[in-house]
Amino acid sequence: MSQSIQFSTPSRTTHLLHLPQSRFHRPLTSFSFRQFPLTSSVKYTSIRASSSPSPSPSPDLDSSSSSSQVLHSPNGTGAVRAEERSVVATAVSTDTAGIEVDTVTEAELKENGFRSTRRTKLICTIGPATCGFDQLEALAVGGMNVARLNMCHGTRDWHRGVIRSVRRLNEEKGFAVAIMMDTEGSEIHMGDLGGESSAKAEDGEIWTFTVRAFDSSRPESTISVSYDGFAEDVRVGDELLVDGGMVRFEVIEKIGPDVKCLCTDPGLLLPRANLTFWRDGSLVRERNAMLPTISSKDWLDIDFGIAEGVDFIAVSFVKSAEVINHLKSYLAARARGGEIGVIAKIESIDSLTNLEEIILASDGAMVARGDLGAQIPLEQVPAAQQRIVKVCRSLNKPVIVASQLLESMIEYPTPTRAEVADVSEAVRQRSDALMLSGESAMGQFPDKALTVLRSVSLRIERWWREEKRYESTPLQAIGSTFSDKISEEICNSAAKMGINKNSASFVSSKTKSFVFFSHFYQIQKLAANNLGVDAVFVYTKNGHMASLVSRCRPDCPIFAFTTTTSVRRRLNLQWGLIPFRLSFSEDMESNLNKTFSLLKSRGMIKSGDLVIAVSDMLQSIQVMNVP
Ligand SMILES: Nc1ncnc2c1ncn2[C@@H]1O[C@H](COP(=O)(O)OP(=O)(O)O)[C@@H](O)[C@H]1O
Ligand SMILES: C=C(OP(=O)(O)O)C(=O)O
Ligand SMILES: [K+]
Ligand SMILES: [Mg+2]
Repeated sequence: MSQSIQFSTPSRTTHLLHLPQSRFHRPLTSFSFRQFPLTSSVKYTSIRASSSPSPSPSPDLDSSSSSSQVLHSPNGTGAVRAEERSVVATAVSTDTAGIEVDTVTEAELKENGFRSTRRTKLICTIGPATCGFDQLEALAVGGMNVARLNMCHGTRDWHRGVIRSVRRLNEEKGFAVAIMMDTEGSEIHMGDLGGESSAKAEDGEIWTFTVRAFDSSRPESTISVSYDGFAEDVRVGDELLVDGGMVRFEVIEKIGPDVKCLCTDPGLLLPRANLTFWRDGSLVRERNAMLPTISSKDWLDIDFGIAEGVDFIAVSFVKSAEVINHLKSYLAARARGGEIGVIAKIESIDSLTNLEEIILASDGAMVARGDLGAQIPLEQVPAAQQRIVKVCRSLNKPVIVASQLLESMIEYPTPTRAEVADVSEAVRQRSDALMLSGESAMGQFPDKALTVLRSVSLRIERWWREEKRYESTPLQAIGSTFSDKISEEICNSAAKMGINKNSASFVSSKTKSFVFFSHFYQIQKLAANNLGVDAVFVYTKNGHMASLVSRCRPDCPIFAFTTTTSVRRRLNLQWGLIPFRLSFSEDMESNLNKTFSLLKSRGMIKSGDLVIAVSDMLQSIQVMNVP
């Protein structure tokens, strides 16, 4: 038996189950509860054989499956242990039952149950250390949800190779690894060191920064600079920060295009590292204010990203919402067959000043602490991080905490305790995703670094649940239309019902009676009963409803069913979402039966599990035990 709350206009109460959301053009005036039997004889047949109506084919369906109804299981969760990897690597693409399965999540759900799935998503920057197919597969098996490509480095051909490998991995092994392209931006940076992987600057050395290009190898103690006006703009006495202060110089002399600098803080110079200069204790911003956020090279990279079908574009050094709106309309006109999410990188003073409007315009944000720490005093970075995470949560946008999370693991196999504490704090703030940069791009221990992110995330998330730490401040309402507001209330309620059983007064679904509510806010009273459900199922076409559930950070995992592979990949960035692709209809009863049958046959759920289902086609909440 299932119990459901449906939202409808009075005249339509008898057709609740088939009423699509698009019909809700009038204000809703009442709520009714309805009980319907779930098909009792669930057949463990292949999903291909299911008779429920399927929606019109999407241009984004995998070619291997577009003619059938296929469910992909997720990799939104944890990962398997190292010794299981070889099994995973060979077992994933078996398609005997007409379904494609990402064995990593499947194994984890079977082994540890719902509550142990990882909620915090993990992003790996791909570089020379991780660009091979096997290396990418090891990262996917290790829990990578999103692969990031930094367009500052590498050629387009190199990036194309990585994108295609990730796509192949998804197709062959059932993963849903999304691809995020990160623009270079037009900030000033060093050249590529003539092929060397790094150069060491020692204390007291004099180095030359120049706009001259080198024909052959790099002259000793010389660095090329990307910006022609460099020598004109700097002044003797300026402080030059490489990579946000990892190495520091003082400008001592200008000779034509060459600028002589004294190394005051020694360190490693990495290819194409960012350069900022400070004068009288503050950042020199005039120059950067003139530079376009998206350079002409970035636009060509964006065209490349559209052609290759990337899932997200992260925009470096965003200053205002205007550039985000511009890019979004550019993408809307050109990106066929699927949206590309635009992520605003918050890494400048301007982006902090205009934070709310930038985040509102974007599809997500990144706390890009590397450059942010070069633009504001380091001790202000943690507060900025907390603020950005909070604003994103409030506006329902996914947020990524990035840079130097496990910096020491570029060279060492174990992180510092301080790094573990930093990762824990980002998880505790309940950010959507954590990102590796150099650790995975060119470090010696990319897999180990990912393992650390994974295990720290799991541990802190468990601690959160065990300590029963619920947020006391309610989320602000964000919906503008009445229908949006209802979706929001439904998701808030569903999430509250997901609060851990052990701390909740559990109401048996057998004894619960059905009542007719005449007032919207009664829903909240039901929710306050804290049913302690095992999972929230959300059926969502464009992902919005899933993000609304994720925003509430419920105790239980969220199984997000969507019809296209591109939406499925994009959902993989968001906290707690385990994204599946599934062809479903507007008949929720049939959807649920199909989903139960499929997940049960894979051993991913079992009879008796308590599930809440919400959907954006039919604004409803259904509470039921898996038959
Ligand atoms: N595609 C790539 N090709 C070569 N090296 C890369 C690539 N991506 C990243 N790296 C290396 O990894 C380092 C860290 O990556 P990231 O933090 O993304 O770049 P940056 O240091 O420019 O901010 C880079 O400095 C660079 O040395
Ligand atoms: C993520 C960042 O950007 P990038 O690595 O592109 O400099 C950062 O500055 O923290
Ligand atoms: K970048
Ligand atoms: Mg940056």
